[in-house]
Amino acid sequence: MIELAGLTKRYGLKTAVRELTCVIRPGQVTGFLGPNGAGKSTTMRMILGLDHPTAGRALVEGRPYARLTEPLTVVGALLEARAVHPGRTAFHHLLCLAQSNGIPRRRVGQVLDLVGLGEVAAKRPKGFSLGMGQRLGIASALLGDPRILIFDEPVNGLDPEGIHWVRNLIRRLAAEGRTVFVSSHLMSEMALTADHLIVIGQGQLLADTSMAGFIEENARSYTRVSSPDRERLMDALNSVGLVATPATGPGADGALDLEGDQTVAVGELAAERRLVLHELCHHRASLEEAFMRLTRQSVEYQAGDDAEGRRGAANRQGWGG
Ligand SMILES: Nc1ncnc2c1ncn2[C@@H]1O[C@H](COP(=O)(O)OP(=O)(O)OP(=O)(O)O)[C@@H](O)[C@H]1O
Repeated sequence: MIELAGLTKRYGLKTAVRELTCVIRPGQVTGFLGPNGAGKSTTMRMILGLDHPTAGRALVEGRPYARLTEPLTVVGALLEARAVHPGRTAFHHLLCLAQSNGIPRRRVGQVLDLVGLGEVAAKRPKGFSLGMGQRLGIASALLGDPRILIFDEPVNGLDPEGIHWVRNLIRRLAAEGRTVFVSSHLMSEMALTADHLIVIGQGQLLADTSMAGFIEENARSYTRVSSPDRERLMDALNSVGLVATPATGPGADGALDLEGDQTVAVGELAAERRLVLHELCHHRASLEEAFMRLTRQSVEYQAGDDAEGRRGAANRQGWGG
């Protein structure tokens, strides 16, 4: 378990993390989301004792990181720019880490095989691709078989096979009962990986909720239906109190939209009234839509064109703007 209580970090006048209080629980994957500069890396660095909080505290398994005698056996971490000694081979890099944490030598070979780097164990990481470097970082995190794992952008630079592998690994680590805390800007990937979300914006907590709850609260889902006999469909929907509005945006093509999932009600009504339907589908709100909506106010760096596009999309979704 990771506990953050009133965690705050100021760099001069800039408050990077502001009174962050939350618990990251074992047995599930907790995603850590926030726009660029929101304070995710700073928070992770404070959990790992690499930065000192200005106020508040971060505890891992009930203790500050600095009080752990063999930290790699409690917390394993992959941070964005991990330093690797240029003169050491992958094997020796891991062996040095192992020896400083009372981890047996045989574990080094095990984790290299686990991450798929067994064949390049004798090579120096400076020649590694971005993806191989990420795998070596993950091997370091797993070295001490820790109860807590922290991954900052773990799929950065990985190819589709590598992304798939990391996703399965992360899910498996959580299923084993470990605490897994992972940040990523790839919303589609996060949607497939995380059970729970902690979202921050400008250093402050914006949401601490389940993945499903987050999407439900922050994005709209709707049912789209179209028929060659649009007027009769509209009348039929109105007659049973189903509110439909003309669909807008690309691909709308004379279709009607209803709030939420009404596919069963609309399908049964169409069958009963002998109405031909050309389309009937439930559009599930995506994590990306929910995230953009929630964090719109707290984006630190926003490109002009994109912001316009996003406002347009928000208007089309009836979010205002
Ligand atoms: N050493 C530092 N000195 C001054 N300001 C810093 C320092 N480290 C981070 N910051 C600032 O603190 C804020 C939070 O940065 P942080 O890197 O934690 O955000 P992040 O959410 O990880 O961003 P990204 O998604 O871009 O990696 C930013 O405004 C950043 O410029």
